[in-house]
Amino acid sequence: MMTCNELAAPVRSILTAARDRSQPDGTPLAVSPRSLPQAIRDAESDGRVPIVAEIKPTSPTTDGRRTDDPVELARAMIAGGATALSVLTEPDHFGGSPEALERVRQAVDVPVLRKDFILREEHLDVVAADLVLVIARFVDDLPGLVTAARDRGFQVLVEVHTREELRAALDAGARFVGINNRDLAALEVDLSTFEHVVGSTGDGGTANGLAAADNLTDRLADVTLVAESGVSTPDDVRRLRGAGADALLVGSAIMDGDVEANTRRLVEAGRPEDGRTDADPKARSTSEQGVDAA
Ligand SMILES: O=P(O)(O)OC[C@@H](O)[C@@H](O)c1c[nH]c2ccccc12
Repeated sequence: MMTCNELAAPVRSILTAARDRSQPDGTPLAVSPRSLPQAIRDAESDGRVPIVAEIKPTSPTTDGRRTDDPVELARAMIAGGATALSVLTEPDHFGGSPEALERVRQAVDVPVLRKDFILREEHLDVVAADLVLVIARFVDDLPGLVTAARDRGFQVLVEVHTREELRAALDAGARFVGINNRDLAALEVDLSTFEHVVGSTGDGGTANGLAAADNLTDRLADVTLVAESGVSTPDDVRRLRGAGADALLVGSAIMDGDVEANTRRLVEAGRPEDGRTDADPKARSTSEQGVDAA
């Protein structure tokens, strides 16, 4: 885990607030999750790039705040072809709420990710969701928290930013890994983070020397990989799909302007009408589909 003074000031403030937020002292939740891998396969089978669209009213790196009803935003994202949704539940820095997630999850039938700063087991019991985010860098006992979340029925998306954190996530048994292109120390985005962390050169998923040496890339074979942050154009989508992303999590570029049109533009980035197709429709997803069909 990083020490606090290596983090950007807003992130330190978010973590302090998360530690102090009052938690329910009721019984652990039991959730029946909607499957993200199934939703991804459904999207791919009808030619949609799997996009996880994020309802993020504001953030430390965003100007202004969107005050629309989250359910209206969710419906627009679904109309634009989103495969799954992510809903911020952090109130103080992102304008989110557990109630917003609850209402959105009732209104749609795709998987919904709870985006928050979950540090301890009791933080899991605030609201039911299909997936829950756990940020490797902030958690002391990652295997313990991943197990606690999975025991409640959640699919657990473990967020990482480095290969070291990726190793910790895999060692903790993560089946869903989010690679955050945003550095929480500087709050800067660099899309090559994804390529570096998964050991892809970005030209079709070739393992580099480092990856071959530590065997990490092989361990990703049955992990669902989500590229997070900084995706704004169809070219970004194609680049990250080519590097092996099963899905892309997009917030700002969808929330800024016409949500439905913004979503559709990214969802359709793999279409031949664009004059191109995905650089590498992953060997892995093809074989997964083959297994499922068999
Ligand atoms: O708005 P962007 O750049 O598309 O990023 C979305 C998402 O990845 C980002 O909101 C995020 C990634 N990890 C987080 C952890 C907590 C809160 C928010 C986040």
